[in-house]
Amino acid sequence: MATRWGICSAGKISHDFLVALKTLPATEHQAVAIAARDLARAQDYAQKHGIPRAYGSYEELAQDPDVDVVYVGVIHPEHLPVGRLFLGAGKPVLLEKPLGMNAAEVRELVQLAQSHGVFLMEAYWTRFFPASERLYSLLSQGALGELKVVRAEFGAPLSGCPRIVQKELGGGALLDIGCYCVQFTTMVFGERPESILASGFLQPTGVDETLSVILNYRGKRQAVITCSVLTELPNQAAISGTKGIIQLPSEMWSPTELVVNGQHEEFSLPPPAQPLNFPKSTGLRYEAQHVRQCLLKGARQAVLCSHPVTLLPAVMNVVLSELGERRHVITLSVRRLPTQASIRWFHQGHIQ
Ligand SMILES: NC(=O)C1=CN([C@@H]2O[C@H](COP(=O)(O)OP(=O)(O)OC[C@H]3O[C@@H](n4cnc5c(N)ncnc54)[C@H](OP(=O)(O)O)[C@@H]3O)[C@@H](O)[C@H]2O)C=CC1
Ligand SMILES: O=C(O)[C@H](O)[C@H](O)[C@H](O)CO
Repeated sequence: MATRWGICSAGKISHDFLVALKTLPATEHQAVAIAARDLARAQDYAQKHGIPRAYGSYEELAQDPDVDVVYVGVIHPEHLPVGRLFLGAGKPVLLEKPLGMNAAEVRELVQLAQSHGVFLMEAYWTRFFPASERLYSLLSQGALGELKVVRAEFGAPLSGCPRIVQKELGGGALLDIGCYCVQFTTMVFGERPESILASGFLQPTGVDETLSVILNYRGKRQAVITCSVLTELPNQAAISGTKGIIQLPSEMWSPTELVVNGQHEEFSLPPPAQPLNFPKSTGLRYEAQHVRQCLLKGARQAVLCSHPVTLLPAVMNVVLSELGERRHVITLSVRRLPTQASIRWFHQGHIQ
């Protein structure tokens, strides 16, 4: 039986998600309803994507008994209220990144999902690309020996986009794109850093524009992250270990190639049937497949799957709050970071 998707919002990423769903067998994935704040826009998307039902409010979607799972593609500050709405209605949710604006919001959503026994997953799509699967499989086999240094960067000229620069719309480099770098690092080291150094610059609107973060881990291991919404960066990532190096030579948040100790490996994406808003968005299919697998297994604990639980938002909170106040290099206390146990949980990834 097909997984019946409800789509919340008629925004840019919702369009791309719908295009990605169409690269999967219709016997497995169907978009059956879409809601937007404005009915006409929901109807327009329904018509473009062949979706049978359109709603002019998210509440109506939450009450649709024929929706198995809701994909939420609203702007960051709406993740908490919209997540509350669907989880409260008992709907499984795939919620766009970042799960919340801060650690408290993330905790609330996780607790709500757990108390209702409902599936919740952050749409950290990177984790489900075949290249990522290969990468984590190599790491877990010890292909690089002891992992020592991680580098990751994501920069793009996005300062013309209101939701990226306006504070009330959830703007800022770290929340929108730096989160991919923090996620990547967390995946590789899988434990709490011992210290964090951050330095960066703010936009006149008060959100972070360009910043670099150094995360120091026990055993003299280090991650270096750079993100910018001002300018393009090489957008690469690399993991160096005692026995070698794996590079993600481009677009590290949607990896389709790896260089494993000098050997190139390519992973192709299916072509889109309609134009996309963002490059490589047919890669959203992999997270959709993963959600279906979780739901078929009745894996309510999949709330933990690819879920930062507390580490990611805690790291980001610390960096953002310090940058906001001082705008210069600081050494941060890790007292506010989560426990080792919760990080291990996250690192195990996938279905628990
Ligand atoms: N995985 C990925 O590759 C990507 C993920 N994203 C994530 O998706 C989310 C949405 O990004 P994107 O699609 O680019 O954003 P858009 O600017 O296209 O907005 C998305 C939707 O947010 C809804 N919304 C709710 N409240 C407001 C409000 N007050 N002002 C404006 N919009 C509002 C609107 O829904 P409605 O249609 O109902 O009016 C709008 O269509 C972000 O959280 C982002 O992190 C974004 C791009 C790529
Ligand atoms: O998740 C992402 O990839 C980002 O949200 C977008 O790609 C970026 O904000 C472009 O507008």
